Amino acid sequence: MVGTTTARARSREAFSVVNSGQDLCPSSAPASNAGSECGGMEFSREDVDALLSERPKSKNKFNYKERCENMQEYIKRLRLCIKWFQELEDSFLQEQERLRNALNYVQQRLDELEVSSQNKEEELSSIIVELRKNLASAQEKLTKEQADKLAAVDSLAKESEGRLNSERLQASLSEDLAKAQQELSSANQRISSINDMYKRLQEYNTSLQQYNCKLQSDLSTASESLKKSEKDKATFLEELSALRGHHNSLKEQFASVKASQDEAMKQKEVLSNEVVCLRGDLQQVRDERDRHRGQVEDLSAEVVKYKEFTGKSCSELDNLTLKSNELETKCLCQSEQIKILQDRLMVAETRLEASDLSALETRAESEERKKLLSELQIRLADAEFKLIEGEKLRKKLHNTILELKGNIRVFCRVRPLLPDESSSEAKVISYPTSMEALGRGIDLVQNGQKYSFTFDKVFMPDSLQEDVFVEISQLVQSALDGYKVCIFAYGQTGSGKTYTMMGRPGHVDEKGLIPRCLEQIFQTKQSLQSQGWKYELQA
Ligand SMILES: Nc1ncnc2c1ncn2[C@@H]1O[C@H](COP(=O)(O)OP(=O)(O)OP(=O)(O)O)[C@@H](O)[C@H]1O
Repeated sequence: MVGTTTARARSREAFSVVNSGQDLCPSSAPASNAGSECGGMEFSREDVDALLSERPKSKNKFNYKERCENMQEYIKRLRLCIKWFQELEDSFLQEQERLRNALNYVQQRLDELEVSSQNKEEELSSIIVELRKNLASAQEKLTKEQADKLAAVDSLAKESEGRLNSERLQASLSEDLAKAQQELSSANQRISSINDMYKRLQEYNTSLQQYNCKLQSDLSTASESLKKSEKDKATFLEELSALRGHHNSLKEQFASVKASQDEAMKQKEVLSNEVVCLRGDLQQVRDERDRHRGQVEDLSAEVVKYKEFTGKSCSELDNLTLKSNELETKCLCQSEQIKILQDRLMVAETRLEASDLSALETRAESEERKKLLSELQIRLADAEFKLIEGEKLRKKLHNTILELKGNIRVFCRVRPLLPDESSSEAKVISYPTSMEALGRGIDLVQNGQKYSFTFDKVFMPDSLQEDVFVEISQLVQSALDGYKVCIFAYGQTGSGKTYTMMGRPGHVDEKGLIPRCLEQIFQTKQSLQSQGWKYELQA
């Protein structure tokens, strides 16, 4: 067994002690051999080899006693060595056992550790994988963060700018805040006023609802007034046609007056021309008379001359006298003619004045007629305007009423029982008499179960074709006013569709809706033609 260097040094020291024949049980024995029979001594290999190769030395070869003692000493030491070795071996065995146990324990621990290390390794590898993933994600994050950082740096720069701006903004905002607070207070005031308004609106709403109820009641009165206005319209139209007739007669009168005026004017012109001619004649006669007077004067002067100068004969004088007399008679004649002409002129002038007066009168009359005509034209235009406005209002009212009644309206007509139908069938149908269903409701009974239906109007079996048409004619009027209207009949076989739409052939009183509608259309077409309306019909 080879010991450690420190053990060897110690055993050498112990052996030297043994060899030096001192105390064989040194105090410095190994702990393992403490309390052993060899007294805690330790032997190294060299010690054992030295012990084995030791040869007992005796000064006297034949001193057996000494040799025997030496041998005993030697054997003692050998025994001690052997014991030490045995103890050592035991201790080594124990140590080995202990070490083996420890080794096993360590091995176990090692296995455990290995398993745990494997587990740990697996864990670690998974952790590493995870970490790698984390690393990758972290790297990604890092790159992102770097990008973010860059962006953050940019944004920081922007932020600093923004901060400056925001500071400025804050200043303006504080101003705005003050303004907003003011506005808030004013808004609060407005809200309170709006609340007041809301209350008022609610009140208004209730009043509107009341008004709506009133309007509905008014609607019925309006429909009555509409009928009345339609009657008025008819009378108005009559009046208008009478006015038109009057207007035409006035026109004719005006034309005849104008013609007579033209004639008078022509007469006046003729008379004035005559007067001018007469005046010219008169002037001529006057000129002639003046000329003749001059001649008479000349002749009388000549007679005087002749009388004075007596150179001429009496016959010549007589001739001259005769001439003078002739001339005088001529002059007289002409003066008479002048008188006559003057009288005629006077008459013509009086006639001219009279014709002037009559012309003035006819002019004044024609002016009056013109005024009357223009007044009538204005009244006619006004009446036509009123008529158009009335027509528009009527259309509006009519169609508003129809809209209020409903754009889609369903009427139900129950025909009377036919001779071959049993009277028990009539008991199936009854008509409710409650306020809201009166004239609109119908109750049917089947297997003791009552089924109630409500329509816009229910026509009972005794209703006439005329009654149905009264409802339909409003829709025809609507179509004539330019609205699109569709009327159709729907019902089971034998329920009375053909009867309602076409009527009974050969019975004028029972003509159906289609002929009645056509009559209404053609009548309206004709009556509105005078108002300038033109209808084109296509089938
Ligand atoms: N209101 C009424 N008053 C009197 N007789 C009526 C009335 N309604 C329908 N009738 C009569 O009932 C019968 C059947 O009516 P109608 O032919 O109009 O029915 P319909 O619904 O047109 O039938 P289908 O779908 O087979 O053509 C006819 O003889 C008709 O004269």
